[in-house]
Amino acid sequence: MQLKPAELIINEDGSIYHLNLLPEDIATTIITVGDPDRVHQVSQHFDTIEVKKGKREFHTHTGHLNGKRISVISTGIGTDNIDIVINELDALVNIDFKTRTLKEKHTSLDIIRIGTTGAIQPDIPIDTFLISKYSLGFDGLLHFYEHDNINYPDIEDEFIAHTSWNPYKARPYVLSYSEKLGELFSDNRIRLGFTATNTGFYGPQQRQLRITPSQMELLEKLSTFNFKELQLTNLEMETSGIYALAQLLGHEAVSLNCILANRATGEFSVTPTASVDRLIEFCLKRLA
Ligand SMILES: O=P(O)(O)O[C@H]1O[C@H](CO)[C@@H](O)[C@H]1O
Ligand SMILES: O=c1cc[nH]c(=O)[nH]1
Repeated sequence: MQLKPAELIINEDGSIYHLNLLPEDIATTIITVGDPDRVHQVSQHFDTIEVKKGKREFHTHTGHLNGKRISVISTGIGTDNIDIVINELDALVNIDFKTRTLKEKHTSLDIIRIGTTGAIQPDIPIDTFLISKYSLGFDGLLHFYEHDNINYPDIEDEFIAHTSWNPYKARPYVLSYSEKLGELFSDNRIRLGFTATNTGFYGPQQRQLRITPSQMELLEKLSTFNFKELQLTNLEMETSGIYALAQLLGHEAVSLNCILANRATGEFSVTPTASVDRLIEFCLKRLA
């Protein structure tokens, strides 16, 4: 079946609509970062850079490090952007742009998020790293796709009861990381966590500047949730969407987080750039 021009949108130069990339522009190992400035922060470690392209908040550098081809791409903030980025990356490897048909041979990508986060447990130190073994999505993105049994309804049900979850919000969904990538980055200095992915930075993460979030006690409910010893550890804004689309499309994904804030103690890192740098270096050492 041929994909219609309004379904698979290809720019005049043959690149995919938002990412502005050609199929040959990306590696099968992809690092995603939220901040477009972090793309250079990663690629400055590469030995060579062959592709530098961008459009909107989506900037990509592809290059080689110790013989391994790696792409780093900025997603901007939020799971709505993740829907675009992961679908378009998948299209670049699994759809034939000339015939507009799905390729018979599936290519699986390794997708690694290097992001920042706020811890919600007081014992998680600022400037340390955390790997999201599980994610809890408040964004609802998974519900827009057909899927069977990739999530954990028992954890979701207990979370909904524990927090008296407002039924006007999307049903939270729980997913897990790729075991393969989890093992690659496993390190006894890095905590494995259960990451909540939020639909905003202020009200959705119970931050009050001038307007009051509707359920201020939610932060405390999140930190006291406990499912068979599984506790929520941190808040950010992309991981559940990445895990959802990666699993639906047959890719491997893991989210690496640098703890910049601790919401329980009220602290924020005084060396955020250096701490993210250390996470980038750790990630690249394991990859290449
Ligand atoms: O530092 P990044 O990767 O953008 O990640 C975190 O920081 C942003 C909010 O400041 C959100 O995107 C959140 O997920
Ligand atoms: O508290 C934080 C810090 C980084 N990113 C978030 O989404 N929340």
